[in-house]
Amino acid sequence: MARKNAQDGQGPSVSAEEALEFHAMGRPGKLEIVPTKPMATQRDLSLAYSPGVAVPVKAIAEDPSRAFDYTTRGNMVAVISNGTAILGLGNLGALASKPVMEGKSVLFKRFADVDSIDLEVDTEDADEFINCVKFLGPSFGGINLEDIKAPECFIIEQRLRELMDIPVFHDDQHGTAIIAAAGLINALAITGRDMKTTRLVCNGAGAAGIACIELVKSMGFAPENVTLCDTKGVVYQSRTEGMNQWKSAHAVKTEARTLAEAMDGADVVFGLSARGAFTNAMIQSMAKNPIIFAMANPDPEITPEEVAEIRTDAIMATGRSDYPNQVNNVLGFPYIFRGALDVRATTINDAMKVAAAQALAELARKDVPDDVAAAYQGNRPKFGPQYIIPVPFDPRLISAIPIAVAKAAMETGVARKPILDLDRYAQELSARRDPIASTLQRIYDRVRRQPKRIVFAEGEEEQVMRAAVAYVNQRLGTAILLGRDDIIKENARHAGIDLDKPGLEIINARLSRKNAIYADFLYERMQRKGFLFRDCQRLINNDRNHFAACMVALGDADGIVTGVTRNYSTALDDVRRVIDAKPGHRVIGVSIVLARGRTVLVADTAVHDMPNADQIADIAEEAANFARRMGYEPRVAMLAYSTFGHPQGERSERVQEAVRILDKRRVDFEYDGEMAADVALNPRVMAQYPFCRLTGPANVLIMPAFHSASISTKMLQELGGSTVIGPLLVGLNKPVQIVPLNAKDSDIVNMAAIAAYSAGA
Ligand SMILES: NC(=O)C1=CN([C@@H]2O[C@H](COP(=O)(O)OP(=O)(O)OC[C@H]3O[C@@H](n4cnc5c(N)ncnc54)[C@H](OP(=O)(O)O)[C@@H]3O)[C@@H](O)[C@H]2O)C=CC1
Ligand SMILES: CC(=O)C(=O)O
Ligand SMILES: [Mg+2]
Repeated sequence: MARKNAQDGQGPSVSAEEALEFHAMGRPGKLEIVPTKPMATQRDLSLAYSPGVAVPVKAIAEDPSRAFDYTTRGNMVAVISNGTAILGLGNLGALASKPVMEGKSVLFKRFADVDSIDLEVDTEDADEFINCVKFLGPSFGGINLEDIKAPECFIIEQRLRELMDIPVFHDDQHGTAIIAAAGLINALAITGRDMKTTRLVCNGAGAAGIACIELVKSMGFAPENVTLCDTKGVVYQSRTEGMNQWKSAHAVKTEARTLAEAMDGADVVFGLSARGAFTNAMIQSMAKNPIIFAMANPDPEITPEEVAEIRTDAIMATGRSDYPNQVNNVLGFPYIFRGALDVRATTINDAMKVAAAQALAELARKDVPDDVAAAYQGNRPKFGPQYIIPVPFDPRLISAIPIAVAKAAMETGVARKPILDLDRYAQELSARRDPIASTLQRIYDRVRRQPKRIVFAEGEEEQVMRAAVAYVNQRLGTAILLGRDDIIKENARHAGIDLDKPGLEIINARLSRKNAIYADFLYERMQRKGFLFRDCQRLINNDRNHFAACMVALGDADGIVTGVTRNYSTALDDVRRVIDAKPGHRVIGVSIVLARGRTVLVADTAVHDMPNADQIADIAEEAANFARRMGYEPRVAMLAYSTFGHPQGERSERVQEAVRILDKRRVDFEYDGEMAADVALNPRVMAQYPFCRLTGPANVLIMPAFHSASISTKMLQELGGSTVIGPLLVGLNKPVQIVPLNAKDSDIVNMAAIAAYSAGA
């Protein structure tokens, strides 16, 4: 859906304040370097460093290709800029470009598991820049040049391609051209146009503009049908002002002198220039069913809303993620380098670029399967004007694009290490996907379609206010901050948080008109549990968890997030006075653990201290259901310290009994046990038990007791570098999430989104 463009150049889903806070939180910036080998003992040191390191040194000196076996080179790309054309913001210098370059590095990792480091080179002189980069070749498997302005970028890339034996790829040129070409192929098909007769205008004759028109001409556009414009207007033959050899190569014979004149009657317009460059009149003057790619970042040449006001027949794309049809090079560079690195390509040639464009265009035409639909905000997209290109979160990209690129590299003889088994390669590629990010993305997208009212019970806390603001800014629904009005406002002012926005409410429990109703409700539930009316009234007036839980129980809000100031079990006790388990369900805690690119759910991490066999079986059922709701097909391992009866012990017997109970219940998911954690998670160890009923490594781990659940997840988080989300409360009749004490704002907003998600349709 089209969204309103924000005044300040930020997208509507994030404020300037949030963007700064995001970059500053924790360790400043977006990257860190993590060793891949242990460095714990004298032996490790001897192997990793002197004397052991001398052995790979000599091996590489003898045969340079061994560097791919013994160093990071084969999976490492440098993102290099001098900051002369940062997005569409212009020449702001090398240092200012660093957030963008770090961002590109992170996207390499996130989308294609390519390790990447940003390098900002502080010179505008092309020779100096080339001289600096050319010596860096041995460190990297590829060089991604970024945000270097034209025309220097053409000289720089050309020279470095000649000088280096690894792929050198200026993303703003070729990445953009590839994605724009993919979108264009599909837009032409939808509007029934033939490339040979289609008239295209490209506004912006820089890195991106020139590369785009070169690619569309190589695909079949007639040169006389392609008009290039820049700040001086049309690039026509014999023009002298503001020209260079790259523009001259595309100068056309025409009477048109201005962009407005060029766009009159045009079929397609590419905007690779700057914010607001297209006027309503220009768009109005285009041909029927115009194709408008306004790709300037962060703000397009014209917004989809503006176009929608004047034309209903346009196919519209922008470079932004908050509109349909995001034509952005993020769809290309991670996957193109993935494919190139995997065959150790010496270069990224035209065949590889065209293969990537075609693979992208084809992907958008394919039916979207169930497990992918979630990446599309739950609206299963259908090939058409609102969907000409996949979204960056489409999980099929990681297998579809690198394969196409790798194949093209092999066919054109630039692959130093051809891939023999492409099916296996496809599986390896899918395994590189970071599953948790997709899970959270799916949750956020679903909530965005069905926004919910969430009570942030500890509304006076700074990180809770920030989370509430983020919740609203991300269009997840209404955020209610519980607390004293004056204190919330004072704390917000002090912390520089702007709470004045639609969708953010403050409720002071003590002054609420609902107090009497909530106190009656609580008294009704607690009168036979030793509570006087006065006690209930006090809890409603003074305790925000009780008040918040009543709001949700009585339909005044959809979910709660709490826990920042109170320990978990106390917060849970507060809430349980008001909210019961779902009929027929057991309340449990499930933690989502992301470790080394795989996701496992661990239960019960919050509620049952020492469950009996029946309770363990219930926990397994709840956790398996939860796994399905999160989009995983559960393979449940019932964990113990023993495996299938050895060694014997009372604690393992309870787990064995739980397995027998599940057998009797004839549950519809895979489970087995009792087994130790390594059997559950490591296929080689599991293979020693050929009768084990799990068809693969477990993705749901049922712990024999709370202490083992809690200890293992916390150890994974602290020592194993795993990301742990939760424990999430599962099985309550209303959505409640309790965050750990002192949780960060990002954790709180994730939990709020999960509460909203559980609130369902
Ligand atoms: N969606 C995406 O994936 C991508 C989008 N882009 C966007 O494309 C734009 C250009 O980037 P890039 O090519 O790297 O930058 P360059 O600096 O290399 O080129 C900029 C070009 O735009 C022209 N230009 C600037 N402002 C205007 C204007 N108001 N009207 C007409 N022409 C104008 C300049 O004209 P002149 O030559 O006269 O100075 C120049 O030709 C940026 O906004 C960037 O964000 C870039 C890469 C990827
Ligand atoms: C997306 C991108 O690379 C740019 O706007 O420069
Ligand atoms: Mg760029």
